[in-house]
Amino acid sequence: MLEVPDYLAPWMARQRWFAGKGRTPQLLEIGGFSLGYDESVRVRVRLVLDRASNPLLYQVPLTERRTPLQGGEAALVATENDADGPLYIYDGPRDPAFASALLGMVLQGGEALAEDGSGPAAFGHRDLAEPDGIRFPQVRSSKVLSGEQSNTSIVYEMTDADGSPAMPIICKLFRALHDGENPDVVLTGALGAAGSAVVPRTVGYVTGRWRDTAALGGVATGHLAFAQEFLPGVQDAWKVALAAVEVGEDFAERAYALGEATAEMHETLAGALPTRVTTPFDIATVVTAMRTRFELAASEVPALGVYRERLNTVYARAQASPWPPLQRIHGDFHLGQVLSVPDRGWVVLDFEGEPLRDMRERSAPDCPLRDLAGMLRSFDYVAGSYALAHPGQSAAEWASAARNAFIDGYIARSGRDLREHRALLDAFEIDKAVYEALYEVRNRPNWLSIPSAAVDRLVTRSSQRAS
Ligand SMILES: Nc1ncnc2c1ncn2[C@@H]1O[C@H](COP(=O)(O)OP(=O)(O)O)[C@@H](O)[C@H]1O
Ligand SMILES: O=P(O)(O)O[C@H]1O[C@H](CO)[C@@H](O[C@H]2O[C@H](CO)[C@@H](O)[C@H](O)[C@H]2O)[C@H](O)[C@H]1O
Repeated sequence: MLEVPDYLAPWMARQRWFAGKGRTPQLLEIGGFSLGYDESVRVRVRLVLDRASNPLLYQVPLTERRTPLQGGEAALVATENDADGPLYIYDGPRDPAFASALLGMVLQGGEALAEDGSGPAAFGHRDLAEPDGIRFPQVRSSKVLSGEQSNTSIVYEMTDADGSPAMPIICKLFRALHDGENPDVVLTGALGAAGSAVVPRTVGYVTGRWRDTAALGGVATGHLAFAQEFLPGVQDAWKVALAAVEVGEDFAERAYALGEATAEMHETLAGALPTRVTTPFDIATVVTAMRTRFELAASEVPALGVYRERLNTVYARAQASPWPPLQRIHGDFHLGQVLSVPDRGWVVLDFEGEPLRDMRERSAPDCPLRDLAGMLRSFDYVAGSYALAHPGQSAAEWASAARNAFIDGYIARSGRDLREHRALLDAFEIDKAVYEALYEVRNRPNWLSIPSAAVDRLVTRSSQRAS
C-alpha cells in the first residue's frame, strides 16, 4: 500500500465533493498515476479509498510545485518541506498544469503510467473527429465550475491552431470512482451518436484501471473524466424558472417544449440501447425498492411514518397497473439538469442518476415514467422555494400549469397515452418526493418542508383518485 500524506484527510473532509460529511476520512491509497513532470511542476492523481464511508474510492488530482502558483492561494492544499526546500501542493483541477494535462489525454488519446510501475493506469479516448485541416485545438484558459456538489468540472476556453476561438469544452472529473461504465458517458454518448441534439456533443473521456479485490480478476475499470461541448452563457432551467415565477411569468410554453424534448430523449435512448418488456419480477423489484427507500427516509424523517399505510396501498396499486417497457433513462431528471439553448432548444445534462442510489442500479434499464415524475417534482420545487421566500403567497397555479404543459408536450411527441399509467406515475412521483426528503434532511434541512408537504399532498390526491 502507498503512504497517504497527513494533509490529505483533513483537506478532503472540507471539500464539497466529499460524501462522508461530518466524518474524518480514513484513507488508504490504492494506486495513482502520473500526468507528467518537469522542473517546475509534478502532476499526479492519487486514488484513495475512504474506509470510513461504505467504503468509497476517490480520485484526487494534485500538483506539486517548488515555487508558489501565481494566483493559486485558494487552491493550495498544503505546504511541506523536504531536503530540496518547500513543496507547494495544489488541488489539481485549479492548477492549469493538471487541467491541460487532463484535456490533453482526451484530445490526444494518451496513456498515463501507474506510479507503482505496474504499467498504464489511465487511458484517454477522443470521440469528436477533428475538422478537416484543423490541428488539435489549444487550451487558452481553464476554470473550475463553481456550485457543483459531487464532481468537479473544468471549463476550457479553446483556440484553433491559428489562434481563433474554438468550441469551448467542459470536462467533468468524477470524484467517486466505480467499477464499470459511468451512465453519464454512456447515455450522452449514445444520444450523440444517434444524431440527437438534445445533449451536448461528446468530446471524449478518460478511463482508468485500479486494484479492487471485489472486481473480476482483482482489477476494476471505470470512467475517470468526461469531456463535452460547453454551452456558454446559458443558465440552467432551475434558475430560469425561479426568475420566471418571481415575476409571475408563465412557463407553460417552455414546459410543453421540454415535454417534447423528453419524449425525443426517451425514444432515441430506446432505439440506441437495450430495452425489454417489464416482467412481474422487474415490477416487484422496483416496488420493493420504493418501500425500502420509504423505510430509510422514515428512519431519518420520522414524521413520514404516518403515511406508511396509505403509501403501501398506492404502491400496491402501482404494482397491479400496466407498465411500459424498461429502457435506459436519465434517472435524476430535474430543472437543474436542462438548458434552454437559443436556436437549439432543450439540452439535457448529467445522466449520472440519483447520487444516493447504488451505481449498478443506476446503469440498469428502468421505467421512463421515473423521469417524468422527476420533472413534475421539479416544477413543484419552484413553487415550494417561492413559498419559502414569500410567506403567505403561493405559486401553486404556476406549477400546475407548467406540470400540465410538460405532460401534454410529452404525450404529443411520444404518442404514448399516459392515462393508463396514472397510478404508476403517482407512485413514481411519491417515491421521488420520499427520495427528496432524504436528500434534503442530509444536505439542506431548511428545504425539507418542500418534499414533506408534497408527500402529504400526493398521497392524499392519489388515495382520492382511487376511491
Ligand atoms: N455542457 C455544458 N454546457 C453548459 N453548462 C454545463 C454543461 N455541463 C454542465 N454545465 C453546468 O454545470 C452544472 C453542473 O453540471 P452537472 O453535469 O449537472 O454536474 P453534477 O454531476 O456535479 O451535478 C449544470 O447545472 C450546468 O449549469
Ligand atoms: O446533484 P444532482 O443535480 O445530481 O441532484 C441532486 O441534487 C438536486 C439539488 O441540486 C436534487 O434536486 C432537488 O432540488 C432541486 C432544486 O434545487 C429540484 O429542482 C429537484 O426537483 C429536486 O429533486 C436532486 O433530487 C438530487 O438528486
